[in-house]
Amino acid sequence: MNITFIGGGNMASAIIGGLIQNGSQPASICVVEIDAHARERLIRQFGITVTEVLADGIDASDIIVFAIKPQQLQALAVQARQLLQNKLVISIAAGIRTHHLSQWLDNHARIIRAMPNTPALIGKGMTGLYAQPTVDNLQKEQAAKILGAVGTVLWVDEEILLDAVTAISGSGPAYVFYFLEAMQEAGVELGLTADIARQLTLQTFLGATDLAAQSDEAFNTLRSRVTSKGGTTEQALLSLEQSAVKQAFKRAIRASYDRSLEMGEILGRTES
Ligand SMILES: NC(=O)C1=CN([C@@H]2O[C@H](COP(=O)(O)OP(=O)(O)OC[C@H]3O[C@@H](n4cnc5c(N)ncnc54)[C@H](OP(=O)(O)O)[C@@H]3O)[C@@H](O)[C@H]2O)C=CC1
Ligand SMILES: O=C(O)[C@@H]1CCC=N1
Repeated sequence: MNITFIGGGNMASAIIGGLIQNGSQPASICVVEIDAHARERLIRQFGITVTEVLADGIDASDIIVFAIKPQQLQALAVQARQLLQNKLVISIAAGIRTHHLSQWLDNHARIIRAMPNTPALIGKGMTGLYAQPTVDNLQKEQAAKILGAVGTVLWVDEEILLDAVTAISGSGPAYVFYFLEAMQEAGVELGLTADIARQLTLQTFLGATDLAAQSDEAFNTLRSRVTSKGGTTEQALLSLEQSAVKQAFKRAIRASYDRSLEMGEILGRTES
């Protein structure tokens, strides 16, 4: 199964890295990339085929992954539409609806939207998938196989739910890194070295998330087991409640969701 990525930036690189780590042959992967430095990096990092010529990239595969910014998608689609024939298009662009993309591609009927995340690079990605009703089962299996090779996949049957997936797991790694940063900084402020604070922070996230993943219990039950009456955690949680951190965090996720809706509406409205 040959795959061509249009756009070889952060997310495409994470998926490509994960695919190769999972046994895909570099020769089966092609990237069309307009940026010369990015092309050099992709060749150096992965040994894959890289080109700046769209027609060559599309010719090389039956599965084409659109991995450029949502703002760049319409212009790309207009260039790609004469070249695609019946190939499967997988778009990872946040917000852009399949019916808009299909319109830009002259009513192309084989579009799957995917919302992956960057832990795909180490095979621990989480991808939400949505298929246009006109996509056949074989193509759905192909998409699930590609993204399944770099982590877990789940299908949503209403396209709007991909905006929620984007806000939770698509953007989610950035929230986790933000908390990691905050914990490390707090450790340093309390006198630990940056290295030790990093190790304590990371192992705490790894341990706590593994524990939660292996447990059937609700997250707040697990939290209550850490919280001794009259102890230290209780004070930390009280402080978080007083600062309304949970509400602030939920508002942040809502802001990501709203932006995904907004990009879909604004960018979809333009004429092709
Ligand atoms: N980063 C993430 O965690 C996630 C991103 N996504 C989605 O993935 C898509 C890509 O995001 P990301 O990887 O972060 O973006 P990047 O900007 O890192 O990568 C996009 C790359 O495509 C290049 N490019 C632009 N236009 C073309 C073109 N016509 N042909 C070939 N290459 C082109 C860009 O060059 P230049 O910079 O010169 O424009 C850039 O190198 C977005 O739509 C985003 O919504 C989805 C899930 C998670
Ligand atoms: O920030 C973004 O728009 C993309 C989509 C999800 C993660 N990165």
